[in-house]
Amino acid sequence: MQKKLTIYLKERSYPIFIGDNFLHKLGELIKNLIPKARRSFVISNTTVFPLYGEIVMKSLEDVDLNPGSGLISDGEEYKSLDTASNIYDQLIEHQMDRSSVVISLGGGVVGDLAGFVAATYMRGIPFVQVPTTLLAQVDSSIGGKVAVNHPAGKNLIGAFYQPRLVLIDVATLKTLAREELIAGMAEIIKHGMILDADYFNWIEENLDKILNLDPSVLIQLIYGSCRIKGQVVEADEKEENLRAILNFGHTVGHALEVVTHYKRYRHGEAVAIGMVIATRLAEYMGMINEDNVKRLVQLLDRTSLPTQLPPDISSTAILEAIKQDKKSFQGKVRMILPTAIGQVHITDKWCEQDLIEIMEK
Ligand SMILES: NC(=O)c1ccc[n+]([C@@H]2O[C@H](COP(=O)([O-])OP(=O)(O)OC[C@H]3O[C@@H](n4cnc5c(N)ncnc54)[C@H](O)[C@@H]3O)[C@@H](O)[C@H]2O)c1
Ligand SMILES: O=C(O)C(=O)C[C@@H](O)[C@H](O)[C@H](O)COP(=O)(O)O
Ligand SMILES: [Zn+2]
Repeated sequence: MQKKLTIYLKERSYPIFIGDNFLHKLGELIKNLIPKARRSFVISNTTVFPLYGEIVMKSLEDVDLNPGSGLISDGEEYKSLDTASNIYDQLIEHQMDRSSVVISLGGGVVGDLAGFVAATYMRGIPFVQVPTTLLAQVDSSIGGKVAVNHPAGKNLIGAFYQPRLVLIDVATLKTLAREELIAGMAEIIKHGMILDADYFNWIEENLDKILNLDPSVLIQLIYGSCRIKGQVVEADEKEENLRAILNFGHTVGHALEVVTHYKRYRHGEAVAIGMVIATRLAEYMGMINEDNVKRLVQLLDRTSLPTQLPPDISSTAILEAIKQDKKSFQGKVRMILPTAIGQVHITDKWCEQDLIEIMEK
C-alpha cells in the first residue's frame, strides 16, 4: 500500500509520499519534481546514515543528482548555529547552487537543521525531507518550520520554509529504538486531541498494532496525522493564529526541555507531560470535564509516555522558561487548552499561580 497526500500552499504546494520499502525511489521522485536539479547534498547523522545512506546515495546517483553528504553528531544539542555553519562550508565545497537540492535523512533534529540550512544557503535552495523517526514522519517533516536552538530557548532561530517533497518510508521505523517510537506517539495523540476525536478513538483502538509496527496500520496512522497537520498549515502557514494549536503541550514541554538542557527528556516525552499539565489547567479552569482528562492520561499511560513532572523539577524555573516562548507577547504567553477530545482553545487568559499549583500537585 502506498498513499499520497498534497499540502496545498499555492506555489509552495508539495506532495507527501507514504509507503513501505521505497527509499530507493527517492532520486526518481526528486528528478520528476525538480528536473533541472544537477547536484544534491544529503544531511544526516552518524546513526542514520550508516543504516540508510547507501540506498539513498545510490538512488540519487542513478538519476545523475551528483550527491554529496554531510553528517552531524547525534543529539538535540547539535541543532545549533555552529553545526549549521559547518554544513554551509560543506555545501560550498560541494559546489551547491540554487538549482541543487538539500535532502534531510533522519529524525526531527536533522530535519529542522537541514531545513534551516536549505532556507538560508544562497537565500534558499530546494529542500526534500526523508524523515526516519515516527515523530518526524507525522509532524516535523510537514509544515515548513525549520530552526536551530539558542541557549535561551528552543527553535529561537528559524524560518518557515516548505520542503518540495516528503518521502516517508515506514520500513525505516524497524531500526528505531522503541523509546523513540513511543516519543513520536505524543505528537500523534496531540493531533487527535487538538482537532479530531475520531482519529483519537482510532488510535485508542489500534494502539497495539501501531506499537507492533504493522506496516498498513502505520501508513494509515501517518496519513491521518499528516492530513490533520496539513489542514492546519494550509489554513495558517505562518502561525498568525490557528497554527498555534499544534503547540498544544509545547508551552510546558519546551520549557521542560530547556531547564533539563535537552538531556533528560525526548521532545515527545516533554510534550506528553506538557499536554497533561495544559489539560489539567483547563480542567481547573472548568473548561474540560474529568472523563476527557482521564482518557488522555490513560492513552499516554498505555503508550508508556510520562504524564507527570518529576518532583525535582522547579515549577518556577519552568515558568521562567515559558516566558521566553515564541508565543509570548507583551509579557503574556498563549496557552493551548483543550475543551474536549478533538477541540482546543487558544488563550492568554490563564493564571500563573494556577499553573504552579498544577505543576506541584
Ligand atoms: N519542525 C517541526 O514542526 C517540529 C515538530 C516536532 C518536533 N520538532 C523537533 O524535532 C526534534 C525531535 O525529533 P525526533 O524525535 O525525531 O528526534 P531525533 O531527530 O533526535 O531522533 C531520535 C533518535 O533516533 C535516531 N534515529 C532516527 N531515525 C532512525 C532510524 N530509522 N533508525 C534508528 N535510529 C534512528 C536518531 O539518530 C536519534 O538518536 C526536536 O528538535 C523537535 O524540536 C520539530
Ligand atoms: O508545526 C507546528 O506549528 C508545531 O508547533 C509543531 C510542533 O510539534 C513542533 O515541536 C514545533 O517545532 C514547535 O514550534 P515552535 O514554533 O514552538 O518552536
Ligand atoms: Zn513538537
